[in-house]
Amino acid sequence: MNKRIAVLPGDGIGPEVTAVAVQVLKKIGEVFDHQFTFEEGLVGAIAIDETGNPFPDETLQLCQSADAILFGAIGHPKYDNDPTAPVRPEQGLLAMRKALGLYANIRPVNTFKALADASPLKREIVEGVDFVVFRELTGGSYFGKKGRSDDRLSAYDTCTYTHDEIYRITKLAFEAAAKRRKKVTLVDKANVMETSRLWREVVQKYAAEHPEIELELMFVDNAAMALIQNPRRFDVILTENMFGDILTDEASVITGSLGMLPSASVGNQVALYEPIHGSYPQAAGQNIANPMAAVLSAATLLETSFNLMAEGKIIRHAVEEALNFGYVTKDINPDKFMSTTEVGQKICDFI
Ligand SMILES: NC(=O)C1=CN([C@@H]2O[C@H](COP(=O)(O)OP(=O)(O)OC[C@H]3O[C@@H](n4cnc5c(N)ncnc54)[C@H](O)[C@@H]3O)[C@@H](O)[C@H]2O)C=CC1
Ligand SMILES: CC(C)CC(=O)C(=O)O
Ligand SMILES: [Mg+2]
Repeated sequence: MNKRIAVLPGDGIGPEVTAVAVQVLKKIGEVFDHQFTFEEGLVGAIAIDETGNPFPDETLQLCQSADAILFGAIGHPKYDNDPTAPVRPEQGLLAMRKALGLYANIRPVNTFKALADASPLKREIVEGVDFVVFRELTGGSYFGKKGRSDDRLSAYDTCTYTHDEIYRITKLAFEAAAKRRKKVTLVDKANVMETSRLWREVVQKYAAEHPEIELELMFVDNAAMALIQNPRRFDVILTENMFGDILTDEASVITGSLGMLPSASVGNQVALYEPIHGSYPQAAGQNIANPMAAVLSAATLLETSFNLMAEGKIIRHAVEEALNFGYVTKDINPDKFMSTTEVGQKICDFI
């Protein structure tokens, strides 16, 4: 198979974890005789440094012409610590999601057997957890009108959703539930927010037409608690952009580390695969970041964009073997750990 993969390493640990994911994809290419070509593009703080634009046109063109996109992470403390900076790395990420129409971010949360004791939660809570979050990715308060008053002493972020934005991700979530345990939990704040009430209307109507899927409605504050108290109760969680962002970082605690959670950002055209974590600037350049979320994102890329199911499965198996043998980074085992590149090499050896 011949495929072109756009690689956007980004900032902080992005380049380190993405390099491991590319190494793994190259290994798969060798073993299965696929011709994967990799072309790098700029996004985030590094793109601002080099071009003044956090999502340059060349990167957009590269993404649009690729068969799939592998993304690392963006973000830099020089912007995090300066709320007045007019151009920010995160604007590049949001612009990329919008321009590529990536309206659904799919974040699976599963526990690996070898990591049942890596979570601060009790083993009996985390064992057997298997749910997936469908996070809306191009609407809500991250994309609504925002600004400041003339005296700059008040600020606003508008949360807007349309029927169609809700409907298209609802359809994806219900289709996924049909292949799983047939339950969708809509997480919202419909007791307070008008946008959430629109979500309930659209999703309840859809559910009425799909009675084979059980629909559960849950307020986000309750969901934040239930995720930690009894995560096995969830199958498919459907939610808006910001709630999905926050709840999935929380959910990563179930698996043992934020460095374990991959994701797929999909829409109508090219799809993008990304770990759910950020650029973890404290670890940048130290070769200590967990590359597994990026590697599992690469596995999802092969399965979802190229229908290479066996290849994806082999990567997942290799990650599991690395975990079983204790070939892990510091976030998983602070007493006995390997570097990012060593873990990457072990995964390739298992492949
Ligand atoms: N998709 C993206 O590109 C995202 C970018 N960001 C940006 O990243 C920067 C840092 O944000 P934070 O809030 O600190 O979030 P973060 O996700 O970068 O890191 C939070 C904590 O999670 C752990 N962690 C994250 N990734 C890890 C990995 N691969 N291996 C081991 N441990 C890992 C570390 O303990 C870290 O302190 C900011 O500039 C933020 O805007 C944040 C989230 C997503
Ligand atoms: C940095 C944000 C714009 C996004 C984020 O936290 C995420 O997508 O997980
Ligand atoms: Mg996030």
